[in-house]
Amino acid sequence: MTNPPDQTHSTEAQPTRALVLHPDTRAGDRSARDPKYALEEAVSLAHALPGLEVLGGDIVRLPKPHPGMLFGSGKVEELRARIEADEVDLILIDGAVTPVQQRNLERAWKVKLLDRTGLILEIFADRAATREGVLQVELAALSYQRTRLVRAWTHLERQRGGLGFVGGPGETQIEADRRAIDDQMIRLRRQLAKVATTRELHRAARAKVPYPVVAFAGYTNAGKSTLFNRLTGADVLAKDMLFATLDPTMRSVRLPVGEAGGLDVILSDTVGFISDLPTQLVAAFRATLEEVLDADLVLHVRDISHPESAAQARDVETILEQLGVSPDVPRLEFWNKSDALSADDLEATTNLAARQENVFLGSALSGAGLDALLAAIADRLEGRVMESDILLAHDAGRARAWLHERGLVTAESQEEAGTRVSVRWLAEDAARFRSRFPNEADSAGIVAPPEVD
Ligand SMILES: Nc1nc2c(ncn2[C@@H]2O[C@H](COP(=O)(O)OP(=O)(O)OP(=O)(O)O)[C@@H](O)[C@H]2O)c(=O)[nH]1
Ligand SMILES: [Mg+2]
Repeated sequence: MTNPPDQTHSTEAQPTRALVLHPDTRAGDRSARDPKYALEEAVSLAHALPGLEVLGGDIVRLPKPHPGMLFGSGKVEELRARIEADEVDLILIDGAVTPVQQRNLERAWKVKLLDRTGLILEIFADRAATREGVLQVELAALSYQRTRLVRAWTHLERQRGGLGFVGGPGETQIEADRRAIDDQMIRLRRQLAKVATTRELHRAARAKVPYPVVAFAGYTNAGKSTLFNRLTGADVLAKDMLFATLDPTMRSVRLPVGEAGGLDVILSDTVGFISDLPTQLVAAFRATLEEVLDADLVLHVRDISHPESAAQARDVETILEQLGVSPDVPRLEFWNKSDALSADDLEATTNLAARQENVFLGSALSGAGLDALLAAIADRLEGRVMESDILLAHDAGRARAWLHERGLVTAESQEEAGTRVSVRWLAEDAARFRSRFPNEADSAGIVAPPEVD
């Protein structure tokens, strides 16, 4: 007898049937987030992982976690019946689960179980594209794993043909002792240090050209990549999917400034933030987020149409603060997705935004509000970087050399009266030039940055 057709195709992996549980631990804390949206976010996170069939999600009241099983015995039994009936393979718990709780629940329910950190690590592992990103996730996964007996990923890894951010199949993971993990962490750190040096070199090279960097920051799914693509004409993955972007992407654009031309800036699209970002990942992604630390301006992109927009913004502010972004760095907020607001909300939000100097409302999708945003970015950066046209006398060789040595010259042409030099420089450079070569500066008349309308 021949095999039935579905068996001949058995190499095709069946999707893993997953159920999401959000433990509601609020115990009367009214300031906490609405568990409805927390569950929604957790389900979105589950959808962000390939190979899963997300069956749905439930809020489970949990005023006080039980040390052994997390949930009380009645709840465990109730969920067991449900898990069996729905043939669930994987339980995703939107919260912290201790290694003991994980093991007990996996036994009781005969499923794999991932907690929030494990899930986010899985997503990051799936998204990491650059060498540095991959190494960072591996390191974060190891430090998470080091604290627990991990077997939850086995199933997922096999099913996806070994995404393998820890290398090797699950069984060896269980056997791997701490020492092996430590050794591997040391190796990874060494490799990372090398990669980081390369990045540092790139950054130094970039710093020579005084292009200011505008870093996008914001909650995941706020629309950062959509805005980035719209402004740069790039094609960065923008998806209704949490953590669509993991590795920072940069591109230069020329912002229109007044009539006189432009201001070149580098836009940097970064990884989205999320509430309760696992500590391992905060540490791991520090390096990636250093782009935000180095930025001349931080653009906080918010999904203003999201019901929890304010809470998301607080999370982002907290993470920026934890990262050590200086409060001196100019900050703008772009309230994105204005097109998704109802007419009433749009009016109220427009008024609210108009009252705040650093807030701009618009839509990356429709393009609304982007001109005002760009003008504001140019305005805030203008004091920092400007273009000037200097006419140097023929005998001003030293002044000319000074400008060239610093890589400030963008164009040069000979004229009867001297050499006309176009420079792009910081206000500090201009001041230094002025004090060093007062005659040149005077005779040339350094052009002040043009006004923005
Ligand atoms: N209605 C509406 N949707 C938008 C707008 N901007 C972005 N979106 C949608 O929001 C979703 C997320 O957009 P992304 O640009 O991927 O968001 P992101 O901030 O880069 O997300 P991460 O990379 O996960 O941090 C996509 O489905 C976009 O189409 C907008 O102005 N209006
Ligand atoms: Mg993105």
